[in-house]
Amino acid sequence: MDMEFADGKILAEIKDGVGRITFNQPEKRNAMSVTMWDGMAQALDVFEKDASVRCVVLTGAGDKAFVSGADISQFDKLRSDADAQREYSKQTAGGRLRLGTYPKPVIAEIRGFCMGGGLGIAMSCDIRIAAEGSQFGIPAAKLGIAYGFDMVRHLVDLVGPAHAHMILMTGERFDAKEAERVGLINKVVPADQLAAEVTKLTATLAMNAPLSLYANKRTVQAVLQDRADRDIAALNAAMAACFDSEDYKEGRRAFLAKRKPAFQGR
Ligand SMILES: C/C=C/C(=O)SCCNC(=O)CCNC(=O)[C@H](O)C(C)(C)COP(=O)(O)OP(=O)(O)OC[C@H]1O[C@@H](n2cnc3c(N)ncnc32)[C@H](O)[C@@H]1OP(=O)(O)O
Repeated sequence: MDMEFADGKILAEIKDGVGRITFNQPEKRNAMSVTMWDGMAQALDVFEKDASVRCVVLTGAGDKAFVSGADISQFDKLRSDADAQREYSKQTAGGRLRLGTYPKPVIAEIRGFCMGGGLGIAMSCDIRIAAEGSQFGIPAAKLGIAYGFDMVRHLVDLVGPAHAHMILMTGERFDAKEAERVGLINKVVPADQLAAEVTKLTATLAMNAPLSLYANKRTVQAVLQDRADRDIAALNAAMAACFDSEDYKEGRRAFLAKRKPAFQGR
């Protein structure tokens, strides 16, 4: 099933249990405009309601960029309009938070430039796989802006403060091998193997028990949260839902019968 949002700048499709969102503004290296954030949210809404979608992949159109960052051509309008600026920050932070709390795994499939707010999106995903030759960077200090708190937090969580300082202070680009070395991405693969690598990963996730994936994702997120913000009751409920599920019975039965389990997400 193919869908379009944000005047075609967000493409979405569902295939083989995977919901795929493509940032589609290649003439601007897939820079993220305000309407594209809305479009991504709409696509995520569709995928969330569809039980056939077991995981979500985010990627960029073409081979030049995942997302080159926020659409800088919209900055003047945002700067001159305080309400628009507030709304924009709320929208982008909310969009990233949604990826982190989304009830299905979210994978960033990265080709080409992944910069600024684009890297913020990738860091908000659960797993990042990149093609060799991809370029990363946070050029905020080259533009005279500050990088948002939630994105800095992701950065520090992933690479630690020493690499975070280097990345933020220099604003320089670095390649996928360096991104892998510092822990910013999970894996770098030759460009012509990226699609196959992501397909292998999504096939594995699609076979696993959805309630387990969700409970474990939530728990990882909670570990990274401030203690005061942790919703332990919700975590316990997510864990209990696993133990009470049909899928848990199926998992046990399948193990003992030496066959693959067929999970239903309930
Ligand atoms: C809180 C978060 C804030 C942010 O995210 S701020 C934005 C952070 N990102 C950046 O600063 C990156 C800006 N872009 C670049 O540095 C370069 O581009 C790239 C390295 C990504 C690609 O370079 P190359 O392949 O040589 O392409 P090209 O000729 O520079 O770009 C092609 C067209 O794309 C437009 N474009 C690229 N990135 C953005 C962007 N982020 N916002 C708006 N437009 C962008 C350009 O201007 C140009 O346009 P035309 O063809 O009309 O000259």
